[in-house]
Amino acid sequence: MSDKPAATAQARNSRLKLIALAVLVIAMTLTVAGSLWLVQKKARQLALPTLHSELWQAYQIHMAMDRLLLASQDLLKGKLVPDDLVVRVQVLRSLTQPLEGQHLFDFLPESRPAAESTLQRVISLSRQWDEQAQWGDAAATRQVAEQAAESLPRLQKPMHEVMVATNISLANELDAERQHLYDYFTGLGWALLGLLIGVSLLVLRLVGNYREARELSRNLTELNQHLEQRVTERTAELAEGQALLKQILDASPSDVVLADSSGKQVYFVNQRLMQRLSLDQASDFSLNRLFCNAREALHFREALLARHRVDDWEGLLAGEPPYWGVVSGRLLEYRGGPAQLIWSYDISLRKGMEQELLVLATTDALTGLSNRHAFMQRAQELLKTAERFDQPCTLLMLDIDHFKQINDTHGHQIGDKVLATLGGLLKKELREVDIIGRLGGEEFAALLAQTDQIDAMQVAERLRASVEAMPLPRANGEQVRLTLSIGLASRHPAEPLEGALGRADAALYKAKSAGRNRVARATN
Ligand SMILES: Nc1nc2c(ncn2[C@@H]2O[C@H](COP(=O)(O)OP(=O)(O)OP(=O)(O)O)[C@@H](O)[C@H]2O)c(=O)[nH]1
Repeated sequence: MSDKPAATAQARNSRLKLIALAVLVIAMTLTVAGSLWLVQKKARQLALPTLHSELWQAYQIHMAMDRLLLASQDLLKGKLVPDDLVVRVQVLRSLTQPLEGQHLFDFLPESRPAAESTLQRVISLSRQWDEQAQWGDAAATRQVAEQAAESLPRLQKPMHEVMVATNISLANELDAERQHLYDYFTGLGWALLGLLIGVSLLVLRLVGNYREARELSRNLTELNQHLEQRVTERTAELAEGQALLKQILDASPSDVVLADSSGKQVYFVNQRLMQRLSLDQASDFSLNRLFCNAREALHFREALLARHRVDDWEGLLAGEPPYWGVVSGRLLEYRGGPAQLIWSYDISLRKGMEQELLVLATTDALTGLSNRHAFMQRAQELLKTAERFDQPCTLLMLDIDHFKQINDTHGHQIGDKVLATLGGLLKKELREVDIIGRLGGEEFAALLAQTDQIDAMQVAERLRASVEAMPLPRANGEQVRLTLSIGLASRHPAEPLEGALGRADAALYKAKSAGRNRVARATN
C-alpha cells in the first residue's frame, strides 16, 4: 500500500517526460519543415536565372545602344526609314524601363557611382527618346537620331564599366545566394539531427514506457491472481465458518432466529426451532409463533425495540407441548439495516424444580395443606383483600382433642394417618377460596373468605361434626375416636393477622376448657 504514492509519482514523471519529448519532436519537425522551405526557395532562385533578369538586361542595353547608334547614323545618312529607328528606340526603352528604381550594384564590394550615374543617364535618355520618337513623325524621329548619334558614342566606354560592375555584382549576388543556400542546408542538417535525436529519445521513452507498462501489467496480473487466490481461500474459509456456525447453532440447545427489525424478513432460523415450531421454511417464523401468548410476543417486541436488548425474558413458548423458556434479544446491524437476533432456551425442567421446591417449601408433607409459613403469607394477603373491599372474613383455630392419647394408644403411625385424614377432610369441606394450613403438631387453622361470624359458626360446627363422624382406621382391634375443638374469631377492621390469631387461639382455649369437641367464638 505504501508503494502506491511512489508508483503514482513515477507514472506522472514518465508522462511528463513523454510530453516534453513530443513537444521537442514537434518543434524539431517544424524547424526541419521551415529549413526545407527556405532551401527549396533558395534553390529555385538559383535554378531560375531570370530572377536576376535586370542584370542580364544591363548586358543587353549595351547591345541595344550599339544598334540604336548604327540605326541613327543610317537614318541621318538616309539609309533608314524613321519608323525603323522608332523600333530601335522602343527596344532600348523596353530594356531600361524595368531597371528604373532598381539597385543593381548592391553586391559590389565598393560603390561605383560613375557606373550608377551612367546607367541612370541611359535610362533617362531612353525614356526621353521613347517619348519623342513616334510612329509616322519623321521630324521628331530625326531629332532623336541626331541626339543618339551624338550622345551614344560618349556613353560607350562608361557603359563598359557598367557591364563590368554588373558582372561583378551578379557574381557576388550568386555567391551570396549559394552561401545562403549552404547556410540553410547546414541549418537543415542540424534540424534533422535534432529531429533524429528527438525521435530517438521519444522512441526510447516509448519503449521504456512500454516495458514499464508491461512490467506493471505483469505485476498487476500476479497481484490479481494472488488476490483471486486469497478471495477463493477466504470465501472457502467463510463458507466453512458459516457451515460450522450453522452446525453449532443447529446443535445448540438454544433456539436462534435472525430477522430484520420489522420481523418481515427472516434471515435464519436454526434447525431445532424449525422442528419445534413445525416450520416448513424460515420465512414462516414470527414472534407470534414463538410465544404462546400474542400479547406477550407484542410486549417482548416493544421492549426490544425500545431498549435494543432484552435479557432473560421468561415466558410460555409454543411447542408440542408448550414449554417454559427464557428469551433474549439484541437489536443489531445486519446487511446495512437494523435486525433482531433472538435466542431462547427451554427452562421447563428448572421451572418444574422451582415449582417442586415451592411446593416443598410451602406444603406440609403429611397433610398436603399449607405449612405455617405459607398459611401466614396467604392469610395475610386474604386479610388485605378483605380490608380493601371491606369484606367479612373469619379465622378458625382447630386442634385435635387428646391427640397425645391417640399416639400413645395406637402408635405414632396411626397418629400420622389421623392427621392426614383430617387434612383431607378439611380440604374437602372447605372452599377453594378458603385458606387452610397445619400450623404445627395437631393444630390447624383456616381463614374463611367473605364469611361473617354467623356463617363461620355454622361451618365450624359442620366441621366438628364431620370430624366426629369421620371413619378412622382401626388399630389393635379398636376404633380410633377423634374429636375436634375449634376457636373462631372474625376479622376486625385494620387488625393484623397476629391479632386475629391470638383471639382465635383464646377462643380455642375456651372450647378446650369447656370440655372439648366444641366450637367457641372470641368474645372481643
Ligand atoms: N403422630 C403424630 N403426633 C404428633 C405430631 N405432632 C405432634 N404430635 C403429638 O401430638 C401430641 C400433642 O399433645 P398435647 O399437646 O398434649 O395435646 P393433646 O394431647 O391433644 O391434648 P389437648 O390438646 O389438650 O386435647 C403430642 O404427643 C405430640 O407428640 C405428628 O406429626 N404426628
